Amino acid sequence: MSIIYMHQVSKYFGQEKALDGLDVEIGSGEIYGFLGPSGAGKTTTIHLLTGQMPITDGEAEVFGKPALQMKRRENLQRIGIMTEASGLYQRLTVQENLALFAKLYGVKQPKKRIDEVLELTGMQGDHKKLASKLSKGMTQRVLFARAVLHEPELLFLDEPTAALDPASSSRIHRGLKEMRERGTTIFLTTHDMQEAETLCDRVAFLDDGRVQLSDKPKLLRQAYADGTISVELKDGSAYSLQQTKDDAAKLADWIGSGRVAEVKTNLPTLGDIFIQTTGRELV
Ligand SMILES: Nc1ncnc2c1ncn2[C@@H]1O[C@H](COP(=O)(O)OP(=O)(O)OP(=O)(O)O)[C@@H](O)[C@H]1O
Repeated sequence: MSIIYMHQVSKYFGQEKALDGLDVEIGSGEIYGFLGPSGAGKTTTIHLLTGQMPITDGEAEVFGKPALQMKRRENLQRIGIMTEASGLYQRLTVQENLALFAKLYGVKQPKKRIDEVLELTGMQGDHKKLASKLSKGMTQRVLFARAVLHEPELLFLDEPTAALDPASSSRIHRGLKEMRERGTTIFLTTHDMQEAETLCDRVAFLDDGRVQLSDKPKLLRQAYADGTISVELKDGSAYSLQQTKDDAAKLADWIGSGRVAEVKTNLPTLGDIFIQTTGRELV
């Protein structure tokens, strides 16, 4: 059974169409990356799937139930959400914020679990800090800790690493991979192509309110490869070769004379593929 199923979903805000026939299907234990330029409808999709607003048309189901039911308490328990709108209680400390949430969600052994998520996000040393005194990146880490505190089956993350330094990002990535191992399904939006390539099992390109392309990052990159290869010679010079007879002969000659240091197939980045398929930059 699909954990998330969207078929021909449209969403209007007044006269403005934000989503236009969106099709998305996500299986259990997948990390699914939703990529698209600003205003493409990524956050709106999360809002629809978490029952925070109704769809205008089509079908949207989560755990086999209409997405709008996700706001019910028994369903909310099963999902974790981190969006820009998620806020912390500014007058409480990090620890108090997490404890409050743990209580709300009936987390068993809250102290132990809070310690785990503090460690996961590298916030152990800062648990006594007031939320109002946190940096942007720290706030983001606490919001992440809070989203995963009750060990949800399904996690929605809106640009989870946007304000983070590389070390914190890779810590979060490790955490997400561990969660996937335990069967958690993860729906995330990102502008970070590296994140999409290394973390996501599948990515979808959103543009004009619908999915334009969706597949495993590696398969997309291979499918859109232009057939050129990069060759580095031992003297440090580098060349890009086409699939032509002349270039093949040149390469054979270099290999024959022992001059080749490295040969690599040139693969486009996901950003390149996005531009190629939509004519737009992915920013
Ligand atoms: N509550 C709302 N009322 C009116 N219009 C909205 C509302 N929420 C979103 N929109 C519009 O819907 C479109 C999609 O917005 P959305 O926030 O989903 O984009 P996004 O892909 O998440 O962008 P970003 O990467 O900048 O966060 C935009 O044109 C936006 O102005």
